[in-house]
Amino acid sequence: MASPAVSVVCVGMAGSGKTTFMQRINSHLHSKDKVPYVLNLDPAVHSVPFDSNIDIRDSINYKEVMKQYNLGPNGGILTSLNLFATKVDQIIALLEKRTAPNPENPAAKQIEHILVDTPGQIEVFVWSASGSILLETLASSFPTVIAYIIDTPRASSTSTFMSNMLYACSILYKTKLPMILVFNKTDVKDAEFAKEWMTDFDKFQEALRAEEENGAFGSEGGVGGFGGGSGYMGSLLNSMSLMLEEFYRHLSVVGVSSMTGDGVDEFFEAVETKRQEFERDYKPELERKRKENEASKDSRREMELGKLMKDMNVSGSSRTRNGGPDGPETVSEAEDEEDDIIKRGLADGEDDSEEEYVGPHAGDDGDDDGLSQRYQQALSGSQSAATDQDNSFTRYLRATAWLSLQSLPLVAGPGMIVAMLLDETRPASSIEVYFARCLGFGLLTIALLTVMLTGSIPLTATVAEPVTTEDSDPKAPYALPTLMVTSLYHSISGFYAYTWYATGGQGVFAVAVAGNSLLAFIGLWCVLFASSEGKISRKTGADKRTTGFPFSNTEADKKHIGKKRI
Ligand SMILES: Nc1nc2c(ncn2[C@@H]2O[C@H](COP(=O)(O)OP(=O)(O)OP(=O)(O)O)[C@@H](O)[C@H]2O)c(=O)[nH]1
Repeated sequence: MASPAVSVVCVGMAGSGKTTFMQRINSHLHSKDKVPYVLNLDPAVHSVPFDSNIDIRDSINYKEVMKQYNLGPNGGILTSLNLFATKVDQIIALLEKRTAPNPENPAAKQIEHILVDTPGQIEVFVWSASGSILLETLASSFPTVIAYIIDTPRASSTSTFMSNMLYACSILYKTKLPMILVFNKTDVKDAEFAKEWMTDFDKFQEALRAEEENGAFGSEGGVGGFGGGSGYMGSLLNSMSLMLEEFYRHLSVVGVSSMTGDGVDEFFEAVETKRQEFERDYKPELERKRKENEASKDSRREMELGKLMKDMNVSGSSRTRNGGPDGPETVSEAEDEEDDIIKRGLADGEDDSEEEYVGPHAGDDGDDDGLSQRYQQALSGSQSAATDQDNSFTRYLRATAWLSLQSLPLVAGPGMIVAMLLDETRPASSIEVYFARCLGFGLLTIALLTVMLTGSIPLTATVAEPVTTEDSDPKAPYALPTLMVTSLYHSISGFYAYTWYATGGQGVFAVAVAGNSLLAFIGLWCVLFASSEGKISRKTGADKRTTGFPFSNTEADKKHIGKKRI
């Protein structure tokens, strides 16, 4: 059996080159015909230079979250991640589905790699509850490897190198996942020095001494340091490097240039080594976690919510900022906001679409209660998502039942129907009976087609899943059009019945108006809010009630996405 896809989570300090590295390994895998599955978890990134299959920005508008809850830039990223983490089960289900072998086409290439880009603010991901939830859940389903990206030119002095190593050590300790140290930008500075320092303590001491002698201690590349290497700092660095020896032993180290592509092959060799290590050393723990998760889904959700809320309380301090809670922090942000206000003013009311990103209760106050409610809703929403889709059969059945109800008296007792509609008392003529029965058969046929075309009734044994309106569903092309056409049919029928009622005043037409209008409204409501497209993001499974037609706001989102550098 083919091994499951390995997920590579790229973390690193701001500017270390995570995104460029992601782009490089993504294109490398494409060139090897091993198309990866890509996730972008950075809500504040302006644009990503690669196609991502799941993008946090598709479901969360980071700027809107900041505004809604009066948060600063980091609080905004954290809250966006927290909101996204509430959908983790759906994301993992989607990943499992996409990376599993296709039983109908066993020859099809299986996805071998899941690549994950994380926010530039490393601490927001690594130290937040949502980061842990996302990582833990990912690791409980797939072999997961952390790629810690280091800006090599910036790590060339002993002190910056040591700071980076300590940070990497803390991440390893926090995530408890296999780690690869990726010394990036080797086209600017070769990473050999770092490998030497990690394997040979004497070499590190030598470099430390050289920096002390040159008065370059604490500088990058040995230039312009502050000359404080002697005494306390020097001996501290010495003992730290000794202490880290054990840590170094558990790491794979590769030098890479994301610009030129050097070292990418070695990186994937390291990924394979770490994947095996994961399977060997982490698998038992993984199995235990998976069982635990299944057994305690509800209590786990409670715990996760608690963690998320605690996170928010801690980050609450970022809520009051210069110039009031909504005040911009940088010139570019101020310009952006001004831009937004102008656009909103012009579009007055048209931009309702943005509310989608902060949930169905966007009108809630931007306080902790509102946020707690939002998390609760998001959590329960993700639990009930499958049922919403499963309900499609019932939706269509209602329309079918109504049509059948109308057709039965027309077929079974056409004489009675005609007599009810006649002003005079006489038996129905044969032509009237003929047309009444024709109409009855016509309605029955439409009723049957309505159900068949939605795909709600499995016609072959291979259709094991309930119908959805997802693109991947072979029945999808029929579901929405069928719903639209039947809604239109009920609207027209309702209107026609109304004209009869208005002119003749017969009660039976009033019933027809009510029945048809009700079904037309149900149909319209389903088209707008209840289709998979309108409610659940196809990529993330996130709640997107107003992104479907006619509220589609993909473009508005693109315009209002926050800047990467905050
Ligand atoms: N010379 C060189 N420059 C690189 C390399 N990788 C990235 N860079 C540059 O480093 C800068 C930062 O790269 P990004 O990929 O945006 O870094 P990041 O870690 O995603 O940044 P944040 O998301 O803001 O944390 C850009 O100017 C890149 O062009 C490399 O291998 N060589």
